[in-house]
Amino acid sequence: MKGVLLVNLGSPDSPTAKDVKPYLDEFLMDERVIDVPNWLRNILVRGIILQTRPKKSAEAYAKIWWEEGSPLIVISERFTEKLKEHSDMPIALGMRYGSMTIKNALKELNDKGVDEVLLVPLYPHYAMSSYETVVVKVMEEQERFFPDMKLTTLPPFYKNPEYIRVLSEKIAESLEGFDYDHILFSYHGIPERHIRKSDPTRFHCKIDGKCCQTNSVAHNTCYRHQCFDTTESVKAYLNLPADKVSNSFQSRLPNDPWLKPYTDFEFERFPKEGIKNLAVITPAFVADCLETLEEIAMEGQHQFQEAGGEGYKHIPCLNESDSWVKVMASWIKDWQETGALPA
Ligand SMILES: C=CC1=C(C)c2cc3[nH]c(cc4nc(cc5[nH]c(cc1n2)c(C)c5CCC(=O)O)C(CCC(=O)O)=C4C)c(C)c3C=C
Ligand SMILES: [Fe+2]
Repeated sequence: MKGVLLVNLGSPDSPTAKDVKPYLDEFLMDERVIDVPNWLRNILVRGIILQTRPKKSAEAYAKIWWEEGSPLIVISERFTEKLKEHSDMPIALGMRYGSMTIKNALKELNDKGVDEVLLVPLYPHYAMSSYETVVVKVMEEQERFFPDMKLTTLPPFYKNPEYIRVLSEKIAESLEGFDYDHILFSYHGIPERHIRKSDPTRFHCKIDGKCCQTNSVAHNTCYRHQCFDTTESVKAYLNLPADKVSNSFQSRLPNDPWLKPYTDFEFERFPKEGIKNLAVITPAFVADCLETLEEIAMEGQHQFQEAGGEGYKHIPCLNESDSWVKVMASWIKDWQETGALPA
């Protein structure tokens, strides 16, 4: 029987340093997130980052935590429940990090007699620290615990016309009545090194002005290209003026160069350039989470207005909106009936 496994990033069990620490440990000890030799990752993560970050992160989580739990988890659960209403296949939800494990989600499917799984990483874009680590982890768990299961993976859907349509409609609906000067597409950042590492040609990605616009097989695994492509597709769909739209990258750690421009620098710069009313969309995330609700909706507004900005609007993620659920339902139905995956 066919079934579906949805996977998102995961959250700590509670917004306390005690629960944030093991979550961050699992997250940052992932070799696809902090991609240095194991001994060095141990020193960086356990010797340095985990000494102070859990407390700081827990304070941030406490600001956005809901009565039912972490927004990322709650929204992903609501999305899963709604998706089940559109499908007769078993559907399970797992998280890459934290206590809602991938192994348990695979077991749930296995117990229902599923032997053919469509893995849906809940990320529109390919990055080794998001999409790839989910795929690798699911394959490891499947091979180890459920060797007879067959796995198929949904490709990154960053330019799928139906995804672009629902994202664009969400933006248009959220912008109604807001007289914006500019729309910032703020994507989660990654170290520039990850872009080079994910380039199978080993020479295409130069992280300059042109490589992302020059056709290449490297784009199949290039996060930067895929983010820019999403923005261009939305811009075309909504017919947005080119000079009112730009990209940036948020949530960097203070190591290495990360993808630029940095979102927080843009919040400082925009008011000085005459941008007083700003809308911010975060399309790297399909569900609102710490990085959208705290960093963009709260801190971002504060930084922008401190720098002289006035009107500010964070556009929510697709979350469990009916239109997005319907798009996902149509993708999994196509796979169920014909084996086809969305282009
Ligand atoms: C778009 C998907 C994501 C990519 C790519 C990504 C890369 C990445 N992240 C970190 C470090 C942290 N990210 C944190 C939170 C977080 N990251 C994503 C998504 C991507 N990360 C989400 C959805 C969330 C929120 C989770 C939630 O519970 O709401 C955190 C934890 C919070 C904090 O302390 O800031 C860290 C740390 C790195 C290093 C990285 C790429 C190398
Ligand atoms: Fe992250």
